[in-house]
Amino acid sequence: MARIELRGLAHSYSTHPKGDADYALKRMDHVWHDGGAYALLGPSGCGKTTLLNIISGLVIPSEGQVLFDGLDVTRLPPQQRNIAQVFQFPVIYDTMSVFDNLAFPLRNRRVAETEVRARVEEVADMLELTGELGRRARGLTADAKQKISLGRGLVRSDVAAILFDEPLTVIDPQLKWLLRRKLKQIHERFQLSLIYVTHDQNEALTFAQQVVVMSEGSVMQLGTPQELFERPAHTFVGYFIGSPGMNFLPCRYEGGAAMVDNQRIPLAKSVLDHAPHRGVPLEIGIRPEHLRIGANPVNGALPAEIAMVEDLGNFKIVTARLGRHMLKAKLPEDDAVPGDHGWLTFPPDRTRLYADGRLVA
Ligand SMILES: Nc1ncnc2c1ncn2[C@@H]1O[C@H](COP(=O)(O)OP(=O)(O)OP(=O)(O)O)[C@@H](O)[C@H]1O
Repeated sequence: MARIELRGLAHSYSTHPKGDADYALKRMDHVWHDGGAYALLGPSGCGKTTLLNIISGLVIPSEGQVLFDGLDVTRLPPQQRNIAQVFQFPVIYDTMSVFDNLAFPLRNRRVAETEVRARVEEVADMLELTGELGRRARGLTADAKQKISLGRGLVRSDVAAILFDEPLTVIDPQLKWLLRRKLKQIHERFQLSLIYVTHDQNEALTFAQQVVVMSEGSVMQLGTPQELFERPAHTFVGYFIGSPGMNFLPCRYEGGAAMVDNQRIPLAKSVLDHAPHRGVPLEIGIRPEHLRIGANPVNGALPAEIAMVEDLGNFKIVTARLGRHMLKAKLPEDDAVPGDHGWLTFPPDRTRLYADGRLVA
C-alpha cells in the first residue's frame, strides 16, 4: 500500500481555463497516509470523481502532480499504477465461476495457485460468498455480482491503493449496511489504503477514518468523522454533515459574546482568544444535538417559540423560533419537550463562531 501525495493539483476540463469557475478541481496539496481509509464526500458535481480519476490515472491533471510513495505517477496510465478499482456497476466475467472471478486479478499477476486459493477463500469468507464459489456468475443477482466486484478489488494485497467509485449505490439498503461494516472490518484487518467516493454521508462516516469533504472543486475539510461533527471547519461542512445539519445564526461580536439580534450568547474562552476582525460577516453555529431546550428560564437561557416537534422513533426533532431565526434541536426520545414556549441554552463549549464561513479558533 502507498502514501499518496497530491502536490499543487488542479484540473480544468477546459483547454483554456479563464478563472476559478473553469476548474473542476481547484489547487490542492494533501498527503494521504499509507493504509488510511479515505472517503471523498460531497454533493453532485463537486469534483469527487475527477479527483479519483486523477489518482487512478484515468484523467491527467492540468496542473500539479500525484505521487505514490514519493514516485511521480501523474502521467502513468491506470495499468501501470498498481491499483485496484471498484466501480458503481459490477465488472465481472459472467461465464466464469465466482471463484475464478475472484482469482482473476491474482492469476493475472501469476500468483502461485496455493496462494490464490487461500486468498480467494479468505475474501469470499469476509464477503459471505463462500457458498457461491462454485457457481457461475451469470445466474447471480445484481447485488451478488457487485459483491464479487468488491472481492476482486480486495483480493490483491500488493496494490498501492484500492479505489471505489460509489460501489454500493445500486445495492439493496440492507446489504449496503452490511457491506459498509464489512469494508470497515476488512480495512481494520488488512490496513489497506482505500479511497472511496460517495455522496452519502452515512456511508462515508461509517466506513472512513478520514473524510475529505468537497464542494465546488475544493476540499473544505479533511478530518475524522468526529472532527467533522464537533468542529466543522466551514459552514458548508456544518450544513452538509449531520442530520439535520448544524444551525447557523448571523451575529455580532460584542463584549466577549455573540449577539444574535439583542440576545447574548456566551462563547468559550478559546473562541474569545481569537476574536475575529471587524467587518467580516459572523455566524454562530450549534449542532441540533447540542442545543438544549427547557421549560424553565434557567440562567442565560433565551426564550423561544416551539414551532414543531417531529417524533422519529429514537429521537425527536424540535423546531424552535428565536426572534427571526429558526433552529433545530435533536433530543433523545424520552426527553420532555415544553409546550408552545421554551428556553434555549447554547453550551459555550459546543457553540462555534464562524467568520466569513470559516471556523474561528
Ligand atoms: N469529461 C468531462 N468534461 C467536462 N466537464 C466534466 C467532465 N467530467 C466532469 N466534468 C465537470 O466537472 C465537475 C466535477 O464533476 P465530477 O464528476 O468530478 O463531480 P462528482 O462530485 O463526482 O459528481 P457526481 O457525484 O455527480 O458524480 C462538474 O462540473 C462536471 O460537470
